[in-house]
Amino acid sequence: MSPVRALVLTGFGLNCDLETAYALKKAGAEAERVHLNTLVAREKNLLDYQIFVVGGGFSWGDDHGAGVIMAMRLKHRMKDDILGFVEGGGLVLGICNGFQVLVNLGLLPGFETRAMKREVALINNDCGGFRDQWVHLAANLSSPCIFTKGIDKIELPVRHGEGKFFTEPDVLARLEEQNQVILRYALPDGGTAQGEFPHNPNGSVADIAGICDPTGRVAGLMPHPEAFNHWTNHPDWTLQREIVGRRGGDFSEEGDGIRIFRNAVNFFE
Ligand SMILES: NC(=O)CC[C@H](N)C(=O)O
Repeated sequence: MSPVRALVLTGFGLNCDLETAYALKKAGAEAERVHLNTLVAREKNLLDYQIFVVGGGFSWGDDHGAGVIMAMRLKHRMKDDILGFVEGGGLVLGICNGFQVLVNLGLLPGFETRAMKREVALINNDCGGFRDQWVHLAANLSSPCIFTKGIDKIELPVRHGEGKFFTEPDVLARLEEQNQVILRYALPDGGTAQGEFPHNPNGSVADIAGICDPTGRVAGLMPHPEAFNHWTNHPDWTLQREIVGRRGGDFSEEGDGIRIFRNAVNFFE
């Protein structure tokens, strides 16, 4: 069977593409890093891939708001390609800056994909500055999300200045109703963070760390699954080894973040 092909976007300040491609390869995909200009020039065709990832970073230096200019570039130069990709059954994942891009692009929450309307925002963290820390996340097993399938909880790092998820109550109600909230910031014991800092690192409403579209094939999250690509990435790895007495401890040896990418690859196999 031919390998699942993933396109990882690069350029203009995105800076997690190498790690993201590595995580996808570890999950079994054939991952290619492609510059935005190459895509816009149609030297590579998005429709030749099955997974499209917009990863983390500081595209255009977060000027005009994180992810805004990248979203405008994609919308005005690639709109038909992106809509064709989504409607053709492709998977789209936005991680951190990529999540900010998908939100500005209106692909998320994607109540009506073609409208490309912005319904939610990722705004400045309530704490007033950039946060770089690991978080506990509770996943929604009832969500249609392909990427988080079978995951009930996971620990991942966050690093962002504009990660506060915000939306109006009617949109929030719709997201909850359709099980489009995929990840929430949680306490170490698994309970919801209820807005409490630093468990909820940015003040996100309803502790939301990630959402998907109604189909579950487009998803975005602020934490970085590609950065948990080996058990020693976790800050407690030496402690885990001592307590649990084996490599990896409570975590999978390959790094729990890989599960999110493997779910995407398995979707096509
Ligand atoms: N790690 C990231 O992708 C950061 C996203 C964005 N630059 C922010 O600070 O909010």
